[in-house]
Amino acid sequence: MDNISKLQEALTWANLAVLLAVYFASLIFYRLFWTLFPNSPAYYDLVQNGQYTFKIVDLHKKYGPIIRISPYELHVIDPAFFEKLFRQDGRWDKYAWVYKAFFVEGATICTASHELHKARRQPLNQFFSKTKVAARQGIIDHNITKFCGRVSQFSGKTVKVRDALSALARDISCEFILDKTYGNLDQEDFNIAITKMIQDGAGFIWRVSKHLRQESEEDSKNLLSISTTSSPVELPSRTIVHEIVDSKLPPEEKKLARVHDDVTTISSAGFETTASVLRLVLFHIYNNQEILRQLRAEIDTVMEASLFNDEKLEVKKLEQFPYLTSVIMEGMRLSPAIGSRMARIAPDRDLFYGNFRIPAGTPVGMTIILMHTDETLYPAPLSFNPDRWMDLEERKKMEKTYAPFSRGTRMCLGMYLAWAQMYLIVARVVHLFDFDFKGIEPADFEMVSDQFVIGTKGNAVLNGLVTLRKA
Ligand code: HEM
Repeated sequence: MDNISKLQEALTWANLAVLLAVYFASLIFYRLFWTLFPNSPAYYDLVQNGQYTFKIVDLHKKYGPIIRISPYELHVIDPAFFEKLFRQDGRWDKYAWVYKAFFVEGATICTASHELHKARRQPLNQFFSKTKVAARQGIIDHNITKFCGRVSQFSGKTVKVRDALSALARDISCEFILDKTYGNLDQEDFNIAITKMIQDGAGFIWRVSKHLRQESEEDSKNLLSISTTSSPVELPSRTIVHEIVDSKLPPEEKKLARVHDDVTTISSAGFETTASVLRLVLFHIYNNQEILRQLRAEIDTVMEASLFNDEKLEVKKLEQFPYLTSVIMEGMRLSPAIGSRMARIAPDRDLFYGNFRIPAGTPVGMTIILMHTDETLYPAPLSFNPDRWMDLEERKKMEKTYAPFSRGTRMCLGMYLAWAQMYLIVARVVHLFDFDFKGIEPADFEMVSDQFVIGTKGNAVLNGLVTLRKA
């Protein structure tokens, strides 16, 4: 019997069924268990709770600046590659596998395709522009006033600054985006459940909590119906829902489910991102009397003028203070919101890293926090040192590889809103209050796990004795 006849004989339906059964059983085993075996990415991420980022660092030490970190994905640790990967020109997809895990496929932030993302983002750009943020600074101002009022009530006692700052960031974000406050600052415990849900809940910052989805679904529905039926005269302040409805996006992009995905993700992207930078910055300011002194020397005059002469405290005025700017930049260097690698895909062309050719369609990622704590760029990288930003020439050089808001087509949409909050909040808090953060250490703010956001040793707790500043 020749080989072909033997093969034909073996290819019975029964044999094929057995082969298929074995194939699917192995696949199920592989998907469920093999990936959890020690040394697999899922093992470090799931069993060891967000340790893969550190394993990637070890792998780079062993194998060089470009490595394969899964069967499908590459990682680069060389800062010089950053500006080649995070760009405005060219087509850049996101790695769909990562963002599908958030279960908000209609959200701009989770849109993998370059073209669809561009179409979805276009109507939102203007809403978050620097000019629009400046025009609506009142929203930030009156929420800070409320925050300061609440913190003053604790004078002489311990206040939970983590909780209060989270509530402030949430109230500003929701009011700016939906023209509605959810009153987190009014709540006795600053609605800490939401902060915890975002921090602990599977570690996903942009995993939108059920709470926010439910509350905002009704609002999205109302806004959608108002913006499609009312005359412009009757419209309340514009919200992102109005921007989407009035855009050139096709009708299916304006359906409630899609719009609501954007409402929830965009507002929640502004919660713990901004709050965690502010916590780190305020801790370091009050932990180092020299930083506090220099900051106050710089801002006190303008703060007095705004308090007593009714001069509006504008962000553009605060931006001119070099030390205040350096303090905020240093805060964002150490807390650039995301602790995970961010992969980009060039769908239509090969990329090159030195002599390595990266085939079109390959997800290749970099991790901003690793770049921001690279000791070849920042000596003593884990120490909070605003002075490293004070020399403008040096700053310019460092800005090439400084990217707390990422870069390129997927750069943070809320960047100007975040900057404005940070300037105004730091200036007002430092001018009004003294804090004693006894028992809290700089190491409490260091990254110890990748929770998509930065998981810190101290879990962002920032309890401190607050007093009103003596004149
Ligand atoms: C200090 C505060 C903030 C930091 C450090 C930060 C950082 C980032 C980073 C690194 C990304 C890129 C994420 C990725 O590639 O997947 C991003 C995207 C984004 N951020 Fe922020 N963010 C901050 C505040 C905000 C605020 C206040 C908002 C809005 C209220 C916001 C809304 C967004 C949105 C919508 C995206 C997705 C943009 C897109 O895919 O087109 N962020 N942010």
